[in-house]
Formats: sequence, C-alpha cells, structure tokens
Amino acid sequence: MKAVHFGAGNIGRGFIGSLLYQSGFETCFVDVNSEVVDLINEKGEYRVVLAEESHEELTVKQVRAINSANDPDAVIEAIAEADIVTAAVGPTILPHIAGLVAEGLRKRTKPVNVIACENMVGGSTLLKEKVLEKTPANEQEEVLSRTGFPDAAVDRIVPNQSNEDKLMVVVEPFYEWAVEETKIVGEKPAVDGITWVPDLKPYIERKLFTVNTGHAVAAYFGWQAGAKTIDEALQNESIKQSLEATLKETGRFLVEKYGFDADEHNLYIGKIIGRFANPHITDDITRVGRAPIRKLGGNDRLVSPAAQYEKLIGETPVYLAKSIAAALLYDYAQDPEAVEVQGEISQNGVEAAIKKFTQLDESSPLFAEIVSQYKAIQESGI
Ligand SMILES: NC(=O)C1=CN([C@@H]2O[C@H](COP(=O)(O)OP(=O)(O)OC[C@H]3O[C@@H](n4cnc5c(N)ncnc54)[C@H](O)[C@@H]3O)[C@@H](O)[C@H]2O)C=CC1
Ligand SMILES: O=P(O)(O)OC[C@H]1O[C@](O)(CO)[C@@H](O)[C@@H]1O
Repeated sequence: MKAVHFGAGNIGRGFIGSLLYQSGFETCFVDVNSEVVDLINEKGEYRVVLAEESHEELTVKQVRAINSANDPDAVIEAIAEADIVTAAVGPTILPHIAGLVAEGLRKRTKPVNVIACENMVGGSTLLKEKVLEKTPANEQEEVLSRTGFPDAAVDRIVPNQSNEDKLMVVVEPFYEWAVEETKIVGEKPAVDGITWVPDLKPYIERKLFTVNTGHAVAAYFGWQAGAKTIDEALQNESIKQSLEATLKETGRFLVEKYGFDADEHNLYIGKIIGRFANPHITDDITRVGRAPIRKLGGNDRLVSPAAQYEKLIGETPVYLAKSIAAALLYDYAQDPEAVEVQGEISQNGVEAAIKKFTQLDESSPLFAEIVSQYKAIQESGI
C-alpha cells in the first residue's frame, strides 16, 4: 500500500508517518524543506521516540521524500499511484498544495481519500474547495466521484525538536486521529489507529476547544508571566487556575451543544492538563502560541468557543475573553503574525485590532469584555 503525505514536519513524521508505517504503508513525504527531504532519502528511515520514562522507540521505514518545489511532476505521479493522501502542513499552507493534489487526482482512475490533519474545523473540506478551484470545470464531477475528502481531528503533542539526529521525533505517547467515515469514497483506508466517526463536528470541536484552547491559554498567559515553556507556565498557580476556568467555560458550552456527559468531560479536561504538564516534553511557548492571527480567527480555538458560549449559554465568558486579550498582547518579535497584531494595535488601537482579527460584533458584550480584560492585563498583568 502506498501513501503520499504532505509535510514531513513534527506531526507528519511523528504521528501520521508513524501510524502509516505501522499499518504497512510505504510513505512518500512531500515537503519544501530540502534538508529534511534529502535526509529522508539518504536514510530511508527515521526514529520516533515516546516522551515517557521508558523512551520506547520505533524506527519508521519504507519512507522516501520529494521536494515539491523542485520536482512537482514526481509528486503528481506519486498521488496518481497512492492508496491514501494525507497532509499536515498548517491551515494556511493547504491552498498552496491544492494545485499539485488536483493534478495528481486528475491522473487517477481508482478511488482515493485525501485527509488534511490540521488543527482546524473542516481542513479536508477546505482542501477540497481549493482542489476544485484548480480543476477544470468539466472534470470536477469525475474527480469528486472517485475522491473522498473526509475531515479529521488529530491530537498528539509533538514539540519542536532539537535532537542531534535531525529526523528523529520525540512525541507524547497519547494520540487520537478521528476521521469522518461518511465522507469516505471507495474502501476505508486500512490505517490502524484511526477512529472512524459518523460526524466529525463534535470530535473536532471538543478537541480544538479543549486541547488547543487550553494550550493557547497556557502559552499566552505564560508569555505574560515570562515563562519559556508550557510546563513552566503551568507551575504558576494563577495560570493553572485561569486555564481550568477557561476550560470550564468551553466545557459548559460543549456539554450543552453536544450532550456530552459533564463528568466525563471534566475527566477529559483533567487528562489534557496532565498531558500539557508532561515532564518529558519541553514545549516552547512560542511554538504553542505561534500564528496568533490564525488563532484569533472567528472559527478557531479562542473566538469560536467564546462566541458560541455567549450565544448558547446567554452569558459572557470572562476567561475566554481574558484569553483572547492575552493573545492580543502576545508580542513575540520573531512571530510575523504577532508583529502584525502589535502593529495594528499601536496604529489603530485594540478595538480596531479585535474587529479586524476576530470579526466579532463591536456591539456584543463579549467584545466589550475583551477590551476590558486587555486593559486589566496591561495594568496589572495576568
Ligand atoms: N505538532 C503538533 O503537536 C501538532 C500539529 N498539528 C497540526 O499539524 C500541522 C503541522 O504542524 P507541525 O507538524 O507541528 O508543523 P511543522 O512546521 O513541524 O511541519 C510542517 C511541515 O510542512 C512543510 N511545508 C510547508 N509548506 C509546504 C508545502 N507547500 N508543501 C509541502 N510541505 C510544506 C514544512 O516544511 C514542514 O516540514 C498544523 O496544522 C498543526 O496545527 C496537529 C496536532 C498536533
Ligand atoms: O499547531 P497550532 O495550531 O499552531 O497550535 C499548536 C497546537 O497544536 C498542537 O501542536 C497539537 O494539538 C498543540 O500542541 C497546540 O495546541
């Protein structure tokens, strides 16, 4: 069985590539980082090490890689022959891989499924839209008849790597890869470890608005407190309390919206906070907080749960508002999106920035609460 995976980065090698290998796939990674591509082709394998006491290790074999910037034809050929196509490149990069995916799909006659594994709602659906934009109108129906784009939720913490072995990836032991079964075309890809679900929405929202909201809160509050890593941030009792209070808010609306069992959801929250504090992982605040404009978007981990809470519960979520305020105050100079947010705030004020980046209604109580929390953090810290 053959797999094509876009993005040979942390999650690509440390999670998706690893499960594909364990399920018997030969994986062709597609990336634009020539160092990683060359190393994969030179070694033909890489190590995945579990971040726990045992340091259990797996060698992922049967891998090769293509640099899509240098050899797009080889990528098209690989997609034409693949049994599954996956991607973990980042939500903003998906539109950039769509052209090659479209070309590869047009060459096929057999069914295939394309699964985007990104931290976002509707990643594969977005990729599908972008692929269709790159497909001639008279071929779209044909391509769609033999291509599935099931949405997915992926959960495994893979921090930035600083290993001497440049291909080795240290990953947390926990993982979850949920894929929407009802959107599969042809046979279900034989990947052990995928949880097939009829409707992804509850899974992705529960994951994004618990794991990723919580992580972002730890990162943005931690940044205000001068912490460098997530576990360091969590040693600060006040940050831990704010994190718990924020996840109580997202939990309240998730339980209301999807009917999850409240006690089970509380256990889920506790487990996730425990994962953040894994002493075998050093996770930089600047990795978890990266790209604040994306994270402040209306469908992402801070604003979406805050707006949904306000609508469903009929109250203003104070801690989510504080988290959005902390994201607006994230002024890491090496992060281009943080620089852009700070530029907007200093030129036009925080209200203009909230409007521009969150698309929230200026007249909503949530909007006013974010402004007030922003000023409070500025005056007295978190
Ligand atoms: N690291 C983690 O713990 C998790 C990450 N994710 C999601 O997975 C996605 C990837 O994240 P990471 O692996 O952490 O990032 P990463 O930066 O380690 O990997 C991304 C890879 O994509 C490559 N890339 C960039 N442009 C490309 C293009 N045009 N074509 C092909 N490859 C390209 C990069 O060179 C890099 O190797 C993101 O959406 C992230 O939110 C989801 C769950 C866990
Ligand atoms: O990858 P993003 O969306 O920038 O956000 C970082 C987040 O993704 C993860 O890497 C994995 O879910 C988390 O560690 C963190 O919440």
